[in-house]
Amino acid sequence: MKVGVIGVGAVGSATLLSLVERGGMCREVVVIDRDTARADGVAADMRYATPLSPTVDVRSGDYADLADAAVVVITAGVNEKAGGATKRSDSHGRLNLLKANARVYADILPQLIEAAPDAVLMVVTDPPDPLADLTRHWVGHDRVFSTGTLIDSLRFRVQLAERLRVRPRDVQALVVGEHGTSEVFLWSSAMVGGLPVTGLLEQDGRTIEDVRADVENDIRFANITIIEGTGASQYGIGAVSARLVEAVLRDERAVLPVAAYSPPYGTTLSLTSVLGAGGVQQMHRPGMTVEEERALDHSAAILRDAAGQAIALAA
Ligand SMILES: NC(=O)c1ccc[n+]([C@@H]2O[C@H](COP(=O)([O-])OP(=O)(O)OC[C@H]3O[C@@H](n4cnc5c(N)ncnc54)[C@H](O)[C@@H]3O)[C@@H](O)[C@H]2O)c1
Repeated sequence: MKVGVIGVGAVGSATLLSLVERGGMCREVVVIDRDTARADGVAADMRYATPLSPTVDVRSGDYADLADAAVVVITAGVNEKAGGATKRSDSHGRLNLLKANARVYADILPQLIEAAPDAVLMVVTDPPDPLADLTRHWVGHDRVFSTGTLIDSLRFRVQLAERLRVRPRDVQALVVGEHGTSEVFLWSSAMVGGLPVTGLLEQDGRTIEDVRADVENDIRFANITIIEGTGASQYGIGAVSARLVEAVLRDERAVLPVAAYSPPYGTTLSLTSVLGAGGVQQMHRPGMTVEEERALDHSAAILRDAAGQAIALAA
């Protein structure tokens, strides 16, 4: 199985490292970057680590080398730091990168669809949900999804686990909607070992309202906190991207909050999605309170508008 990674800056390199380290899921990885010297350098660096992993060939290439790729991961584009999207007070957040990155996608997509018409396409570039909508519009098929709110849901689990003094793996909690400032935290269905988080907090003499603002703020702006330290958020999303490639290649039917086009919402957003061969196979609305449903409708409206803009910008 062949996997392509387009864009090997901070996120693409971390994705490549996780793909190789996770091991065994693909036989070949081709990396492409507008900066061909960078693609050559990253591929060479990783190639020398492959004897430590299950057999995988890593090489740089051009679009023609994506022929027969099963999955192509797109991380190319401007990041939050370079694109001036690092102000916590700016409610547009990652949507500020839409204009620049819709243009990057207008460059990439015609070449990609010609080279790999049958591949599943995974969008990582920010803002991922409207760019996935743009990609779906451009390539004319539904094998397109974005990493969506899986990274935010993992962050939610880590934050809850810390406050409840349990391991994050045992927390079930979802963030849905936009991977961005309008994302919706589903506190009502957050559970630990079958027990609602609300009840566990109450046993500690706390309510959700005591922790909600801190938890949501930490997660909504986790990218900015990371960027303030390192310049780019990369390792978490690299691990997420490799895990999602694995779920597709193995037709796992894994239930994960990733984003695909939802006809009822008329846009690409994260719900409870089933990921396997061909990309997202099913999407379900998780159980929500009336307030959570309203917040999700609001997030969907923002994404519909952004997707329309992305399609117009890339035309
Ligand atoms: N979905 C998520 O959760 C998530 C998380 C972190 C970062 N991101 C986003 O991922 C993207 C990449 O971030 P980064 O930190 O790796 O940026 P980066 O600047 O380190 O790397 C971007 C790479 O894209 C390449 N590139 C740009 N235009 C190209 C084109 N037309 N064709 C081929 N390659 C091209 C550049 O040469 C560069 O190597 C950004 O949009 C960032 O905001 C998304």
